[in-house]
Amino acid sequence: MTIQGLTVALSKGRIMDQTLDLLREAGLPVPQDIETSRKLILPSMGGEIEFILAKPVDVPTYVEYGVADLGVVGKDVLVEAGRDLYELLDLNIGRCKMSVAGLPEKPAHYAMPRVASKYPRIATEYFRGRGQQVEVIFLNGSVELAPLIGLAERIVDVVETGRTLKENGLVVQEDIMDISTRLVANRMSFRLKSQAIDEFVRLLRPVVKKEETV
Ligand SMILES: Nc1ncnc2c1ncn2[C@@H]1O[C@H](COP(=O)(O)OP(=O)(O)OP(=O)(O)O)[C@@H](O)[C@H]1O
Ligand SMILES: O=P(O)(O)OC[C@H]1O[C@H](OP(=O)(O)OP(=O)(O)O)[C@H](O)[C@@H]1O
Repeated sequence: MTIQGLTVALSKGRIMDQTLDLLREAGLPVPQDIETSRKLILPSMGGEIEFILAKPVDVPTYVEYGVADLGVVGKDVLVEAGRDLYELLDLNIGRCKMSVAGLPEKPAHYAMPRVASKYPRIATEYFRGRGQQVEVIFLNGSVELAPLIGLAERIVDVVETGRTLKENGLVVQEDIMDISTRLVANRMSFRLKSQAIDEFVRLLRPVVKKEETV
């Protein structure tokens, strides 16, 4: 079996190093200069496959449109994107939680409470599911600022160590879901390149660590 002909979109940033460790441990032909190069498309060492280095939030888009057969991306990004992809493997890295947080003291009761988040779809669905009407305000980052400066009473964001919340005087109020990094596939590629994708997964599966904790 061979992995020939696959294009794999990797998330740049926080999960990149651990992703490359896993791929290398699996014996996949990761280009040697992938960490240092400024190239965004890198052929594997033997030229069998191609890696695309993308912003995490764009990975589901590349995979849904089929310009990448496979993608490596956080569950948070996947759920928020709501794209039509196959989820093949939980890589068990980049573990954190999606949580609701706010100031410890009970905020004043507003007619329409405000929630700031980089994940507006997840936040909207969560509060809708609980029958709570809220106004969700989209922010691109530093979401913890919102309750401190009176933009919103609560936030929905990822929490890993809890340090950012703690240092800003915020506390977790509810956990929404566990997050980890996933391997996803384009639906058409999954059928047309099934042998190569099966082989990719077969190599990767045994090196996925089970014992990591948040
Ligand atoms: N403490 C954490 N904060 C954010 N994401 C985390 C954390 N721990 C693990 N992750 C996971 O890592 C993924 C990538 O995080 P990273 O910060 O690189 O991306 P990003 O938030 O899209 O960054 P940027 O907007 O700067 O490109 C997240 O989608 C999430 O699944
Ligand atoms: O629980 P912790 O270990 O403190 O990690 C959680 C923090 O990390 C992420 O921020 P990031 O550094 O990606 O910056 P951002 O706020 O600009 O997204 C996330 O948005 C939280 O702020």
